[in-house]
Amino acid sequence: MSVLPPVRRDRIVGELPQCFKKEASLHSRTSFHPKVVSACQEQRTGTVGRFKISKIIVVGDLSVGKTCLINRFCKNTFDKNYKATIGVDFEMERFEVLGVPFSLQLWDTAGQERFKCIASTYYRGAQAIIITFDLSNVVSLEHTRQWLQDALKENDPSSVLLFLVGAKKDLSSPSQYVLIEKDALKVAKEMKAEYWAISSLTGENVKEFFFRVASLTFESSVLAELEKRSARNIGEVVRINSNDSNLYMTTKKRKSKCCK
Ligand SMILES: Nc1nc2c(ncn2[C@@H]2O[C@H](COP(=O)(O)OP(=O)(O)OP(=O)(O)O)[C@@H](O)[C@H]2O)c(=O)[nH]1
Ligand SMILES: [Mg+2]
Repeated sequence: MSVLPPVRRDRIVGELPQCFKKEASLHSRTSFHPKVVSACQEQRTGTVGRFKISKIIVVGDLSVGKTCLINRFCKNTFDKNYKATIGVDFEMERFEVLGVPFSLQLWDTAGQERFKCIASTYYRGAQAIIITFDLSNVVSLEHTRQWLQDALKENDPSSVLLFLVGAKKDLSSPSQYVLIEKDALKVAKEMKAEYWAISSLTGENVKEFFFRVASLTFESSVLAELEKRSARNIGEVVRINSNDSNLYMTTKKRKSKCCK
């Protein structure tokens, strides 16, 4: 029996949410991977949905809007006063993706230099990294490469999903936005990250962004689980085959014994 309350109705994902910009997205498919869809239908998702909690870390310069982004999504609140995050903080969000419960642990890390060494001890084991910058501050975009490099020291670059998020969209005029978006798309492509622009003040794209993060993280977790299982099955076949030959040998041996 589950002790957890049911997943909120507004956290249910039935279809793959679309990317923000096609030229800087993690994949161009418009729906979930067919193997993932059938695994969910047949309840073959293994640890995903039962025990697994996916860790997501949010990094970036001080005051770019990391805490506000998480608070807008998780609590639907916005605080205009800046309160620096000291070390780290985290929020849990429960989703249901293709009928399977799926939890995200969102780690909000400190951007201030003096807290960075505490925060970086929590980078390990992330399934996705959200590198955040302020759309009204080009220097914070330049610093994103360094943030990524630091976060990747503690994670496997080949399996972690990357998102580059420009925050405070409401602060830039359309003409300013066009300019910074050009640079941001370049950085995102270089990093192999998916690019998003959001505003925690107005809420623009916040829910869409986290639904995309949850869905892509879920999809990659299920694919990894299926791969693990098929590797285990191959191992099982080899083991059965080797047992077969042992059995054959034993029978033969027994036979010869009995003929003596
Ligand atoms: N106009 C506007 N202001 C924002 C937005 N997001 C955050 N802010 C403001 O920017 C300041 C910093 O926001 P935080 O979310 O605390 O920044 P942070 O990245 O968590 O900072 P550290 O914890 O020090 O790393 C606060 O005063 C927020 O109100 C936004 O979307 N629009
Ligand atoms: Mg903060």
